[in-house]
Amino acid sequence: MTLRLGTRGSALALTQSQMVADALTAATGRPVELVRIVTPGDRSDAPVARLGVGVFVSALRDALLAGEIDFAVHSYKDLPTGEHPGLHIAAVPAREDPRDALIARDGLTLAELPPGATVGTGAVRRIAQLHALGLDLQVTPIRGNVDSRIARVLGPEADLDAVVLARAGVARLGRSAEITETLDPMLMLPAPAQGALAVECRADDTDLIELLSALDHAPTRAAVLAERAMFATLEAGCSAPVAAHAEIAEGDDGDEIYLRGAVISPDGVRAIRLSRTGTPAGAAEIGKALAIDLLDAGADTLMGSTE
Ligand SMILES: NCc1[nH]cc(CCC(=O)O)c1CC(=O)O
Repeated sequence: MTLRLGTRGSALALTQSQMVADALTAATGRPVELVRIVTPGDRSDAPVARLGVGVFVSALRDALLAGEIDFAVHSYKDLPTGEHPGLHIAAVPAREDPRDALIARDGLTLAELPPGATVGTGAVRRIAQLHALGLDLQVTPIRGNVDSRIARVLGPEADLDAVVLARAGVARLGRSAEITETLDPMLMLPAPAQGALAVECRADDTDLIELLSALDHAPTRAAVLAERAMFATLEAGCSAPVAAHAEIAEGDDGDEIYLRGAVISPDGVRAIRLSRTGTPAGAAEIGKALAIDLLDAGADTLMGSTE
């Protein structure tokens, strides 16, 4: 029987969903059809910060719970932290490059942008880290899909010197050649789970969970678990921008996880950066412990604790 994969209608969502559909068919022989779901986030022009991260996700989850679709593919970083009752993340496929990317006019890098250059991004995490560089950049809030953001720099009506985007989204849309600098995590630590996908289905759909597990990539799952555990623990105690990046490397005694985290004041003037290592099996505990380290170091004072 053909499986129904629910997807948003954006070019990025369609591309990601088609990639997962093709991988599933290749691994299991099961045909997959894409079912388009319109989310309130697609209909609104309001800033994502006001709509909340869940807007792109809840319409897909409603369709899943209503049985209109069998599974959904989300950009993992857009998922709210915490388990959703009745649903299960059955696979976390191998992650794309999690770093952020700069697309600037005339092939410029961050260091080559002149003082006062306009750089577009909507994410508080990127805004804070751009300010932290001390380059006198004019950070301009933007939103919209990946193509329209790139058009703000390279399109016929370009009005910005540069934009910062997730490299993964640009790559999936086949536009990596337009990236003028991939930002080192030393300058721009990525968002928790950036570049990763979550393949979700109903928690009681055991046959499908078994089928989808063919797409799971254990190192990516562990890295994302660590990053999001850190994020979830910080959310409770601190409302300042948060960044996280975990890497899995082969050590002498098996695999090691190396998690870096940062909390930055929105104006970029103060930042706390810390890291922890451990085994992938302890990913969630490492994330939680790093969040507590960050809070102990004063993360909550970077913006004031949540009201
Ligand atoms: N916030 C929107 C969003 N959600 C997922 C991606 C693509 C990258 C990814 O899968 O992490 C993007 C675009 C961006 O941040 O530039």
